[in-house]
Amino acid sequence: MPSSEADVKQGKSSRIFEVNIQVAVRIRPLLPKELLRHHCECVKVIPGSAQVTVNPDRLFTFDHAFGPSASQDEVYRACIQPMVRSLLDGYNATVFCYGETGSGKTYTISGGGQDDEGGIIEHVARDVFGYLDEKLKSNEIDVATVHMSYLELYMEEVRDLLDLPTNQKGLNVRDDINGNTADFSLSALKLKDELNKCKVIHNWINQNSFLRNKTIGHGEY
Ligand SMILES: Nc1ncnc2c1ncn2[C@@H]1O[C@H](COP(=O)(O)OP(=O)(O)OP(=O)(O)O)[C@@H](O)[C@H]1O
Repeated sequence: MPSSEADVKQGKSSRIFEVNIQVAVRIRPLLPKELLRHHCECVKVIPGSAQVTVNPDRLFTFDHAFGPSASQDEVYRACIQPMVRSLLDGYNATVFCYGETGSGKTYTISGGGQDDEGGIIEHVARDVFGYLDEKLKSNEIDVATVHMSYLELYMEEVRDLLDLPTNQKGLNVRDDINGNTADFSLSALKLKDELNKCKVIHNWINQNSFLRNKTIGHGEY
């Protein structure tokens, strides 16, 4: 979609081009302990734009810029939801959070506790099953199979966050005979562990009521 001159002035210039990669910045609010120590914000979003100022003489432009009051829902709808729609049309999509420790990556991806509206993962799960429901109801598709894995790469070690009893153990990334990276979630875990994982997914679905009565794999929950 071509951008107007006003968009360009407001820092939305990257939207002139149709790009497959978008970069968003999110500024988290100061934490109570930071307020107690009289820390102050050094990064600010220019209202109505996708630009931020740092200290305050340096200006940076992104595809999206969210200030401390942005909700999880706002971030999801602007940055992630369009990707989920393309995902169900058969395209690949990747979302990753990058930032120094304490900058809000876990909060954005996984959510921030009981009172929070949920992070990207919860929103994606909700929408994936919602869209699949629509497609099933309109007979666009007969059956839907959803596979899911939840891995963490930390300090060069891969952990399977759905395999809770053994998630301290590092998984190995393996190459097949042609040098392709194998599906390590299948090759590194024994069948017993796979079954264990199914139980964990089952418990997780039961704890997340919005997922109940949805078809996961070939099982009905
Ligand atoms: N947008 C936000 N609104 C309110 N609190 C937030 C927000 N983002 C982060 N926080 C809070 O800031 C703290 C640090 O965030 P978080 O743990 O997500 O950082 P992180 O980048 O994942 O850190 P690490 O790399 O050390 O794991 C947490 O207490 C979190 O609840």
